[in-house]
Amino acid sequence: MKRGYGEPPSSSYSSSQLKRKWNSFDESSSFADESTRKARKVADHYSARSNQTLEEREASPIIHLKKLNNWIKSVLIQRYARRGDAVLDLACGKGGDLIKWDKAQIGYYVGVDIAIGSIKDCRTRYNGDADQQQRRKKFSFPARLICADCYETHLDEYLSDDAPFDICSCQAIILMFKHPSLPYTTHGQLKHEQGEHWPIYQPCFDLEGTSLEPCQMLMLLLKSLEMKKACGRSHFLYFICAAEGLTFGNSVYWISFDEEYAHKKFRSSSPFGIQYKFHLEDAVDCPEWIVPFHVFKSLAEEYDLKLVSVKNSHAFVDEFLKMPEFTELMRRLGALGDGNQDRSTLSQDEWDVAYLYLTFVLQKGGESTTSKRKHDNSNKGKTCITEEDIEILDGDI
Ligand SMILES: C[S@@+](CC[C@H](N)C(=O)[O-])C[C@H]1O[C@@H](n2cnc3c(N)ncnc32)[C@H](O)[C@@H]1O
Repeated sequence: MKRGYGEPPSSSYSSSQLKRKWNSFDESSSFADESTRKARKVADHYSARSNQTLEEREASPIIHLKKLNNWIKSVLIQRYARRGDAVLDLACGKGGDLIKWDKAQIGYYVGVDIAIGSIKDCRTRYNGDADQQQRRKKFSFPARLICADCYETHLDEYLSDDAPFDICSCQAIILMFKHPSLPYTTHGQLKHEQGEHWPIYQPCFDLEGTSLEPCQMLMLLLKSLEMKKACGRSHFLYFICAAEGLTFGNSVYWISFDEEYAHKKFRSSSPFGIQYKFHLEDAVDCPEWIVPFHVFKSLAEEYDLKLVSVKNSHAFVDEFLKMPEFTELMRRLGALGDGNQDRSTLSQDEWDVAYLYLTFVLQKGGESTTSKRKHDNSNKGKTCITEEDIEILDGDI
């Protein structure tokens, strides 16, 4: 394995009206119930995660992996964000990327997350009173914070007054493929029910993000189960395994598939809803869903979003660590030590987890839209967000 060196749109809706208006599913259906239950589980998990002190953070068993992930996100943002950009941060969490966006001098920020606890922390961080130890200047861009399930809420309609956005960042694509009832072959249905958000953010739209690499995960699954044979065709993936068990991992993570997948067949005719449980020490303990990347890519293409880059984290490090500006950034973030006295670096197990992550960039029309960008971000968002300013699109979550 390779290793590197060492004012929201005027709206008078109440929360429950919003819920009725923007939530895309009929809540009486068992499908919606199940979906909501899973979403709530994820929301509860992230909401319950408290802010760590610097000392607690440094003591994390995956501190170097966290720093590496921050470096990867910073590189992506530095490469693709432009001064004045309007940014939609789907699954923004506690606003861990706010500083990165600020450095890129963006013009406007909308953060959406399902976990109300995280959105509140994001608000505190945005307002500049997040951590006592590192009190920072206020951010230079206005913002808006929304608590919603971004995969089941009509954000396209809700945010239409804010469109177009220049960049959508989503670090949670793994939570997008959870609906088992959306067969890939019924494109019309998909467009209607699942992909509808995307086109509204025209004409300038880049989407960047990271997701767990499904192929790598499947390969690991195959490896850990000592598969005898694995073969794939474009429309049908068929895996035969010899060993018992559906769990694999190392000292910092484990992934577990249910008995439902004991047959190890993942049909391309039903690529949604392939659930596994992902546990990452000091970070994640949630259900997630495989993202068959070719499906994701085809879906994106239907919306004129072309995949311009897709890299697993190892390849990403390999490519960008050579660039002096990013070498220096890595040194400062310290994922691989500081190159001098600090020789601490990623453990092999952390590096192996990094291998599971995939970074991708989609671009509208497949070309840079930088020159076409024109925005009026004035009168958008606020520069100091009160708790009442947080927009809640689903009061239940
Ligand atoms: C791995 S964290 C990423 C947080 C942030 N983007 C970052 O990089 O620091 C994943 C986030 O996705 C959020 N999330 C999960 N499911 C979601 C959904 N359906 N809609 C909106 N946010 C969701 C979680 O609450 C959590 O904050």
